[in-house]
Amino acid sequence: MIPKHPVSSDVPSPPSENSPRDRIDLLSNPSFEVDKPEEACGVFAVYAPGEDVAKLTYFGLYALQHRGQESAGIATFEKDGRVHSHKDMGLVSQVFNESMLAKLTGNLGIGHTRYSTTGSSRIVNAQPALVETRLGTLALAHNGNLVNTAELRQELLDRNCNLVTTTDSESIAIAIGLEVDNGKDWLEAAIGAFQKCRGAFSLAIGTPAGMMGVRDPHGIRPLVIGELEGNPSRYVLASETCGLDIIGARYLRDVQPGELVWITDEGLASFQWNREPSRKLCIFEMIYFARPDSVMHDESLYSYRMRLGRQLAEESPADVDIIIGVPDSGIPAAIGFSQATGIRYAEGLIKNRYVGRTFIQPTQTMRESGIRMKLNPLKDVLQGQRVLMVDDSIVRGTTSRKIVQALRDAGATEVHMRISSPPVTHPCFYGIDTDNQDQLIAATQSVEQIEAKIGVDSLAYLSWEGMLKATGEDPTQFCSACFTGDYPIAIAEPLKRSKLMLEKVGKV
Ligand SMILES: O=P(O)(O)OC[C@H]1O[C@H](OP(=O)(O)OP(=O)(O)O)[C@H](O)[C@@H]1O
Ligand SMILES: NC(=O)CC[C@H](N)C(=O)O
Repeated sequence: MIPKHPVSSDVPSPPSENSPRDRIDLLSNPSFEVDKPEEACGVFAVYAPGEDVAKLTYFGLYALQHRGQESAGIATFEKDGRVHSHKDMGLVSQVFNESMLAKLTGNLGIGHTRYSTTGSSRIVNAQPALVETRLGTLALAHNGNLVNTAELRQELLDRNCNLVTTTDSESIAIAIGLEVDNGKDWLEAAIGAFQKCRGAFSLAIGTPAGMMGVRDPHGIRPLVIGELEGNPSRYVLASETCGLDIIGARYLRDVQPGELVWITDEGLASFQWNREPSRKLCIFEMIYFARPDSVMHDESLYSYRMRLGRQLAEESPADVDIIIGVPDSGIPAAIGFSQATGIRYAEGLIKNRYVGRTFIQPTQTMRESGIRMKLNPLKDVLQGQRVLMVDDSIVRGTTSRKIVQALRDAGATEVHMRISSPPVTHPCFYGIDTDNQDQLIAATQSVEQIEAKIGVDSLAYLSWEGMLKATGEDPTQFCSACFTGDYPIAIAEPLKRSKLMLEKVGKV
């Protein structure tokens, strides 16, 4: 067996000292002074001989920036199998520039924006993960999270594989490489490796022979296929359709749960690598993570979120003067609420577009008043008004508490809050690094207690039934573990213990 080493990139990246956070690895229980909202990684890939694949990948990642802001990377493949790659800590626009992109030549590009879930936020863990095999280099970009990383890593270590990162994603790449080195071709090797992976994985994989798009049997994280406009058989893979729009690619379809698509010069071939798929798309993708201009189930998430707001208004109206949304993701639901009630929608909070989602607040005072760096209330809109504020979710409750105080300081006479999803009571293990359960305010507090804690005159969440009605899809088609604790993929004991209050909750 050939020992696995990461490919040395021919566009060298110096180690970065300013990682957004220094997270302790796997199964640890760290506490950060970082405002780190929930995100999920972004993957993008393009197979387009004759096109500038690095630029296309760059723009695709640009559209997927909201999914991960810790590091970014691109690997490109030449026809002869040579690979160029560059990855670093930071936003896509910080990691790449024109001259850097010009060096990333080839027919095929694989890109990633990272929000770490397994493995700390350090450059060594940035993706795509690169592995050398008997058949050449493999580049893998992963959105999701394995729940059997510890076992998989141990198995690979027992087989003398050289693990150089602490991510679950590298283990998938190395497991494929191991199968290749044992004599299999790319497809057999990948399918063999996926049998060993449990958890969420939407993958874009580059090889010298072609490109793969893959989803786990539950399809927990999204992955779509597009075609370059006017250039059929030039295929694109992206976490969301907004990644296709930005480069003028046409949406073809989703990669299905348990499916592998293999894209080569011959076109696109589909393989159902798992025979018992059971669709469980993360419902929080639709409620919050994905961009509102992305399309899922044939409509924009903007329209879907407005419908959540209308349903919320039906369930929990309030006697107020104006309705405001918490930028950005609370706004469509606030507009829906306003449409359903006829109460005027107004912009009461202005967001500083240049403050990223992942944001280290440098001093205690700034942390305390941190919300002002991101959201500033409009005094003349709020003064003397009874305000109803709509947001998509409350996770820890810190954002809401600070915003409510800011609205009162700006002259609001009453502040009511409505949330366009049910209470988040359980952490995610499938690609969103939600806090431990005891940090989730709704896991330990009643609605009345939360109301008092965040200081609103009234608080109501969208009911579970209301969410399903607005979603209009079979509830069994979604993973909604963050609301119910019903995890569709069993979680290993140590992982459970790391995040769940098992004794108190007893649901899993
Ligand atoms: O209860 P908390 O733990 O404070 O977090 C919840 C807040 O975080 C998210 O917004 P985010 O800051 O990601 O902004 P966005 O809507 O622009 O994505 C979400 O929309 C809530 O406003
Ligand atoms: N948020 C994600 O999808 C993360 C992918 C992978 N588990 C990592 O930590 O790099």
